[in-house]
Amino acid sequence: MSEPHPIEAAPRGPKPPIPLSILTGFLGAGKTTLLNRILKDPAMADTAVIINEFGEVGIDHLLVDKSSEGILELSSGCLCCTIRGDLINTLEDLLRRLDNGRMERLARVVIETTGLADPAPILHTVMLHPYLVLRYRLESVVTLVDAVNGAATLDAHEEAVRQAAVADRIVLTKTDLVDTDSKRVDLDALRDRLAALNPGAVMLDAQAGEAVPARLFDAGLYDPATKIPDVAKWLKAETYEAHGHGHSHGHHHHDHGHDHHAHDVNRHDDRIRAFTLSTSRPIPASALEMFLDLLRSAHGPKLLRMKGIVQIAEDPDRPVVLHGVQHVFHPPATLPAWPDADRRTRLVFITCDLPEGFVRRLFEAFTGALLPDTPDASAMTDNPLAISGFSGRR
Ligand SMILES: Nc1nc2c(ncn2[C@@H]2O[C@H](COP(=O)(O)OP(=O)(O)OP(=O)(O)O)[C@@H](O)[C@H]2O)c(=O)[nH]1
Repeated sequence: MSEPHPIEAAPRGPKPPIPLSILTGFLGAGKTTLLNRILKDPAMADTAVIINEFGEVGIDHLLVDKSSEGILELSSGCLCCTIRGDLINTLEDLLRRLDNGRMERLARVVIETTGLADPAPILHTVMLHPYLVLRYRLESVVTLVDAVNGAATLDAHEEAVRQAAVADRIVLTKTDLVDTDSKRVDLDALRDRLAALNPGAVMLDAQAGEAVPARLFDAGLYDPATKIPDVAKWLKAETYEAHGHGHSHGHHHHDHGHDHHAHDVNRHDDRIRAFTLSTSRPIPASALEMFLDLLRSAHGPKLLRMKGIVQIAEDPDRPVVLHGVQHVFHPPATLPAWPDADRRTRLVFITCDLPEGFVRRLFEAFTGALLPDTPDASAMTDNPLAISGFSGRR
């Protein structure tokens, strides 16, 4: 097997490590949006993107543009807990492909984490794995912070604080939605807070066109020593846990037969639930609009994240993509066609203190699959707070 090749031209020394970046940011901060944009940049050629999703049914891969070949989806589950092994396998597999010539070039790897990911274990994985550290070089942690929801998110979610604290680059998104003096004052306060949390990070404004590859990446070797002291502490805690102490995996399971999401309740709040609603029945635009209005107006703050792809009864060939982040619903986008053969409506929810059963019953009431004990849709929409305007397509 090992015949010598004395005239082999290529030097066999160690290959230069492949730069690796982590793209993080709380639920709905705009990670996928930013990725879609920068992947079109020639500077991102030969980039492999590893996408991780929180929720039972992966839909992010449907929403990320297919323009790039190198998109790899990790199985459902949260990167920071249950599927760290998957991440290692995926990174190793990339190296194998490169080494045996199935992949010609790999200029960079970007890992997009779920919005709820605690970045420490992910950093730990890529910084301390004995083999991966030889072949990959952690280059930058890019954290997106939503200019509208950012402050409330930092108040309520420790993961968001950690994401901001470990960043090399903090990218403010949605500054276009900051359109009043009082919102501008809030945004200034958010910038100050982020600067205090992470004085070393460069702050970029996505809407000002600052979030370009050259400014997002190439941050040099990641150095936890430049971060506030807590960061080093978190990373140390990971080392401890990785050796089998104090890391109990209490998994909660959902009640409808799926077990795709097994999650560590110690790492994330047990009040948080991720679930998917799906139906093959096309949904009338007005019913969808009422369902969303009711959910948002009555439960907005509990709705950490909603995203989905919907088959509208009036236009079943063109799916509508929805994004909600707390009380903010972004204008829905209509795709020219379904990304694949699966034309079911799929809505992924991440909620805090909002039980799956409640949202499910509401959805079923509006989409026609009425349960015996569910009030009908008209009774539920008799809500003076309802805000209309989901589609403008009625
Ligand atoms: N107005 C505005 N909307 C934005 C901006 N960035 C993202 N959005 C919208 O915010 C919503 C969520 O964006 P995504 O890119 O899906 O967010 P994400 O961080 O990938 O979400 P998760 O994967 O759920 O954590 C979408 O409707 C985007 O169109 C921005 O700078 N301005």
